Amino acid sequence: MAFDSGAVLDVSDVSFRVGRQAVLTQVSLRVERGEFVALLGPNGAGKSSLLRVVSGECRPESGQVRIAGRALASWRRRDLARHRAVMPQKVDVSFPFTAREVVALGCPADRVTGRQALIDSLLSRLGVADLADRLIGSLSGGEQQRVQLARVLAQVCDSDGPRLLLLDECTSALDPAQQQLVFSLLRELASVEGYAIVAVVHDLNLAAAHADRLVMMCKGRVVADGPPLMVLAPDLLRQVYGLNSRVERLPEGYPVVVPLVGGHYSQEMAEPVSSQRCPRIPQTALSR
Ligand SMILES: Nc1ncnc2c1ncn2[C@@H]1O[C@H](COP(=O)(O)OP(=O)(O)OP(=O)(O)O)[C@@H](O)[C@H]1O
Repeated sequence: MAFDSGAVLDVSDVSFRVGRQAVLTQVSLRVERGEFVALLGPNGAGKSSLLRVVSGECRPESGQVRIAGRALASWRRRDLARHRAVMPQKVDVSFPFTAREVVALGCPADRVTGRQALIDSLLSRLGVADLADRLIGSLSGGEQQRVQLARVLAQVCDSDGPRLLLLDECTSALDPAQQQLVFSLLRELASVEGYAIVAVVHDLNLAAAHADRLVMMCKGRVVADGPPLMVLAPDLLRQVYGLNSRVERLPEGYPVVVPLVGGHYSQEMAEPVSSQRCPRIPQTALSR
């Protein structure tokens, strides 16, 4: 199959409603091969809805979603599954499968040779190899989440074309060290193996340390899209989350957000955000 050499994911002017509620309004987002994008925003901002539209679960009212240059609707489901894997926020585990069998569910049906080795290596990369033969329902929340991520990776890791991961809060049940491990793995998959990754995440500092770009959503719109040092500005965080914070640039080169208790709001970015490079926030998006 021939693939477009442009963006792996190209969302253009997508709007989506549930009943009369506008859930997404003219959302655009491009993700290139090798890019790791963190999707941020307060509860109800529309992050999961955007992933549902991009994954084909929900049909937008208007706008277009293209994957590897082809309109989403023109993909055969079987072909798409080889190139794009989705990890939803909640995954049902009410069936008596072992961790190994759960990961096998993600493997393409024609992956016969080396299947067990692939499953073992994915479980190992996620630090849960010793749980392979345990029933999924008997694992802790964080252990289950890492097994589910191994299943998602199994789906696309053999692909000879583009590989797109859509991950909805895939580390929400993990302790800080495991969150680092998973985000380091995602970082590596993007920069070394060329995956395009969109990960919904609430932890601003985790996102800033690992992602190439942060896309901030608020009230169904994208209100900022750029490198972490540009997007994580105290003004934006106050407007979007109502959060008083200080943002510091670490020697490692990425910012860290320090939430401030009480009304002490300060803006002490070592390197100020360029208002020209960081897209302006449409006031209509914030005041709706
Ligand atoms: N099926 C639905 N029926 C009614 N409202 C919905 C439905 N799906 C989404 N919404 C509404 O759309 C808005 C966006 O929801 P969405 O789940 O996309 O937000 P989110 O940014 O992922 O939030 P969170 O961080 O809490 O997971 C919310 O106001 C939500 O109530």
